[in-house]
Order: sequence, then C-alpha cells, then structure tokens
Amino acid sequence: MASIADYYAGKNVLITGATGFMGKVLVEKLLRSCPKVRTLYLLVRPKAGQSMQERVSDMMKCKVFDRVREDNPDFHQKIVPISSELTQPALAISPEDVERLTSCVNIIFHCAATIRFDEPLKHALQLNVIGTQQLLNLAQQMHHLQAFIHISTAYANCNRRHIDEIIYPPPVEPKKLIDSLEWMEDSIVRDITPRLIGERPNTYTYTKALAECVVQKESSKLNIGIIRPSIVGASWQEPFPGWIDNFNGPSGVFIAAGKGILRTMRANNDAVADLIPVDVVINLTLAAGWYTAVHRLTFPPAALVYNCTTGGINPFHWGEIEHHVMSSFKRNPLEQAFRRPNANITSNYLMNQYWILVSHKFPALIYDLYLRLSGQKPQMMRIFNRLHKAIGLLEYFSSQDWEWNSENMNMLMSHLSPEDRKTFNFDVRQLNWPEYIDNYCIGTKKYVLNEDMSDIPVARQHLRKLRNIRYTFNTLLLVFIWRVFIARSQMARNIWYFVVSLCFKFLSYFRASSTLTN
Ligand SMILES: CCCCCCCCCCCCCCCCCC(=O)SCCNC(=O)CCNC(=O)[C@H](O)C(C)(C)COP(=O)(O)OP(=O)(O)OC[C@H]1O[C@@H](n2cnc3c(N)ncnc32)[C@H](O)[C@@H]1OP(=O)(O)O
Ligand SMILES: NC(=O)C1=CN([C@@H]2O[C@H](COP(=O)(O)OP(=O)(O)OC[C@H]3O[C@@H](n4cnc5c(N)ncnc54)[C@H](OP(=O)(O)O)[C@@H]3O)[C@@H](O)[C@H]2O)C=CC1
Repeated sequence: MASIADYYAGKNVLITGATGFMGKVLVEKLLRSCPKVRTLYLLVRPKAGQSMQERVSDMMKCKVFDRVREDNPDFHQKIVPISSELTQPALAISPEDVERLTSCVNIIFHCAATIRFDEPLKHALQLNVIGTQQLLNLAQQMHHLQAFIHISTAYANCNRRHIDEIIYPPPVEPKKLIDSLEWMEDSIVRDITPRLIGERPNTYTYTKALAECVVQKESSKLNIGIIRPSIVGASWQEPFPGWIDNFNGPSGVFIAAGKGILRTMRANNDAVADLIPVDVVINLTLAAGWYTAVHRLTFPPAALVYNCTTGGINPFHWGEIEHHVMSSFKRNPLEQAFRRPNANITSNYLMNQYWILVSHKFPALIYDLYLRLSGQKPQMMRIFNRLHKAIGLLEYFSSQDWEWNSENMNMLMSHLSPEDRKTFNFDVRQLNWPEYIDNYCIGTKKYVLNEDMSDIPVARQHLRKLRNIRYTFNTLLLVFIWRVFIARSQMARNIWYFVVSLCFKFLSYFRASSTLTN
C-alpha cells in the first residue's frame, strides 16, 4: 500500500482557512513532507485592503515556512490562491475557477470557520454551516475527488460528558434554522440565541455541531472524514517546537499570566486540560485524508469521525498547567511585565471574585491613577475589562471534564507504516507535558510577541525590580495599617506590646542558652 507521501504525490489539494493558524501548519506540512504534491489551491478572501494574492504572498513569508523555504525555495509555485468568500452565494468563486477546481481537485481540507465565541448566531451559521454546505455542493461537482476532510471541534457536543466518535442528532434541523433566521431581524436573533444554543456555551460550538450534521448528510455521495481536535495549542515538534501565532484559547491566558496581568482565573485544578499540539492535529488530518481516500470500505458509507484529544491517552490537568506555565515564565520572562507572574486558578466563584478585586482591579486603579497624574492616558482598567471578557468566555472549558473516545485515532495509527508513524506522528503518548508547556511559553514570547530571546537577562532584571517594589509597597502598607490601628485602638496597642515583649523574651532566652553552650 502507498505511503502517505506517495499517496499525495501528483494530487491537487483544495484547502479552506489556509491563512489561519491550523491552515498554515497544514500547508507547510504538505509541502515539506509530501514534496511531490502537485498543487495546493487555497480559497482565500481579500481582507483589510489586501488582495488575496497579497495575503498569500505575505503568508508564505511567515516564519512557519522557513524549513520548507530551505528545502525548496520555489515552493510558492505549488500554491494557487483562489478568491473566495465563504459567506457569499456559491462561495463567490468565479466560473473559470469553478471549472478549474471541479476538473482537477482530488482532496479537500475544510478548515475555515469563525472560531469566535461571541459571534452573532446569524454570522456563525452563515460561515460554519451554510459555507460548509456550499463547499459540499462544490465538492459534488468535482470529477476526481477522493476525500473531503472537515475540521470540526471536540467541543461540538460539549453538552455531553462522554463523547463517542459518532455524529449526534443535531439540536435542530439545520435547514429549518437557516430558513427561519433568514427573515428575522438581528435583534430578534440575538434575543432568542440563548434559548437556541441551550446547554452549549456559545454560537461557535452550536454551529460546529450543525455543520457536522450537514457534512454527514453528504456521506453517501462523498468520502468524508471529520477531525475533532480539542484545544489546539502550539506545535510540539514541527516545523519547530512551540510555534504559535495567535491569542486564541489558552495562548492569550498564558501571555496575560506571563505579563503579570492575569493573577486569577476560574478553572478546576483537577480537571483534564485537553490541549492538543497543532502539529499532532495536522499529522492526523493528513493521515485521515490518505485513509479516507484509500480505504473507503464502510457500508453503508458513513463519515468517519476522529476525536483528536489527549485526555484519555496522556492526561494533564489545569493545576499542572498553571504550575508549569508560571515556572516557565519565571525562568524565561516576557519583556516589560506589569507584575511578577503569579497566577492562580480556583474553582471557587467567591474566591475568584475576591482575587479579581484585590489583584486585578485594585492594582489597575492605582496604575491608572499614576498614569493620570503623570499626564498619560489611563489604560489598565480597559485592558482588564477586555481580559475579563475573554476569560469569562473560556472558563466554561477550564472548569469541567469531558471524556472522548479516540478509538479511530488508534485504528488509524495501526494502519500506518513505521516510516509514516514517524513522519506523521500523532502518538500523544510520547508527549512530555512539562517540556511541551515550556516550549509553548517560549513560543508565545518568540512568535506571538516577537520578543528577542537575547533580552531575557533584561526581563529578569525587570522582574527583580518589580519584586523589590512589591516588598517595599507591602512593608509600607503594613506599617501604615498598623500605625492607624495603634493610634485608634487600645486593644491593638496591647497586642503590639505583647508581641514585642514575647519577641524580646525569646531573643534573651536564645542568647542565654547560646552563651551557656559556648
Ligand atoms: C496560567 C494559568 C492558566 C491556567 C488555566 C488556563 C485556562 C485556559 C482555558 C482555555 C480554554 C480554551 C477553550 C477552547 C475550547 C474550544 C476550542 C475550539 O474548538 S476553537 C478555538 C478557540 N477559540 C477561541 O479561543 C476564540 C476566543 N476568542 C474570542 O472569542 C474573542 O477573541 C474574544 C471574544 C475573546 C475577544 O473579542 P474582542 O474583544 O472583539 O477582541 P478581538 O478578538 O478583536 O481581539 C482583541 C485583542 O485581544 C487579543 N486577544 C484575543 N483573545 C485573547 C485572550 N484570550 N487573551 C488575551 N488577549 C486576547 C487579540 O489578539 C487582540 O489584540 P490586538 O490585535 O487588539 O492587539
Ligand atoms: N484553534 C483551536 O483551538 C481549534 C480549532 N478548531 C477548528 O479548526 C479550524 C481552524 O481553526 P484555526 O486555524 O484555529 O482558526 P483561525 O481563526 O486561525 O482561521 C480561520 C480561517 O478561516 C478563514 N475564514 C474565516 N472566515 C472566512 C470567510 N468568510 N471566507 C473565507 N475564509 C474565511 C480565515 O481566513 P481570514 O484569514 O481571511 O480571516 C482563516 O484562514 C476551524 O474549523 C476550527 O473550528 C477546532 C478545535 C480547536
């Protein structure tokens, strides 16, 4: 049987979401580990005043392509951008491009989605569900299509505690929902959204569940694989350890904690932190593409679902994450930290609110006062408000446990040759969590914040300065509070004299006993 790289040789691949976090790693891995792949067609939209060609050229300059660039400086010749807006009718692809794609594409990887947790339902539905349906319609016109791989999320069914590798009945028939929302005003949709999404925490997980259902409906006509990654984090090994380019999910939390801004967050210390490195997800995705195309053996045909998670295989917990993140940022501090990194997680709501007040709001107020007095614009309170909004949306995922069955991941691994298992490694049993988290934190510093590693001694010096400021501040505060008490209360004075006399007694006792022993 052909190896994975042999299978992709000479194939034309269509990718949506290639400019995103996972899309870039997918494009890079295909070019590097399947160098004989013929063409990668990337569906890209123009954005922020840039044409799609400009966006793709910029993307190819990205550091993540350094290794591919070394191996093959002309790798861009294999990339063909196609202008497409997934929320538009027929994906806004020109008739010439449709002709081209339908005549030659062999595999589709559908990564594009809105992953925002606060996306209005109509827009999330438009992109995640209707966009997927339109792509499936296009796929059906393709004469040589061998596999359609849809990237979903392990949290599509987060209303359940145990999640099997099956597609669960949708919360509502997608077509009915699309038809009814079409005529509704945005304000009405906003009002009924909580009722519609029910036990799910946001429109993202809700629309991803509906998208799976839309995909399943086409499984009698297409070879379909569905990948459900859990919380996708920085890369483990490839193209280099710790690569990450965004603030999504835990990355933003790690950075905020490393900068000393985030001090408290609601999370369960003992709950499994189901992080999965991005290169593991991409290796599994490429292997699933190969398997879906080569082994279409199920009858009746059904989409094969792969829960791509770590919790059941190599569990690690939020409490351990907290410990390793803090330790990593103390060894390799971020530049210009606001305070020394010292974040704690708690599952207690009241305790969290107390720490928010004491460790977030109070220092922010003092700092903003300082900025105001020195003629600058106050900004810390604004930053904290945004941070609270972001972590408020994430807490649902860090406060509870899920159990995913990942038999199909094991089954797929058993079908790989020893060579493919190395090249497309998704065996998370080998993942060393402390080392991974250390690289992850360094990755946020190098690739998200673009900080120089050679500046670490200066950053450490800055942390020492912050520690000294804290000691001085705490001492002054203590003295001040005590002075106020002593001045006002006879009882405080009595306690004070008692403690001081006790100290003297101890001192004189130790001095006497040390004189005797000498
Ligand atoms: C140390 C101990 C810690 C231990 C405990 C750690 C616990 C971590 C828990 C993580 C759980 C993650 C669960 C994810 C599960 C689902 C996975 C998926 O399927 S799907 C994948 C998961 N999907 C997601 O994760 C999407 C979640 N994100 C969102 O939905 C939105 O970004 C938003 C609503 C949070 C903010 O909206 P909005 O106010 O409109 O703001 P914009 O978006 O326009 O960004 C504004 C600025 O803020 C920046 N920034 C962004 N996020 C964060 C952050 N978290 N933080 C900080 N900063 C953040 C952003 O870069 C930007 O900077 P700039 O360009 O202005 O300089
Ligand atoms: N990141 C994570 O933790 C997880 C992600 N997933 C899934 O993985 C997939 C990829 O996620 P990730 O890479 O993190 O997401 P990103 O937000 O980084 O990337 C999303 C991609 O979708 C594209 N896109 C968005 N809207 C449109 C549109 N209207 N038309 C065309 N393209 C569009 C974006 O293009 P543009 O650059 O133009 O905005 C971008 O390329 C998603 O399906 C997500 O649900 C699943 C589990 C976890």
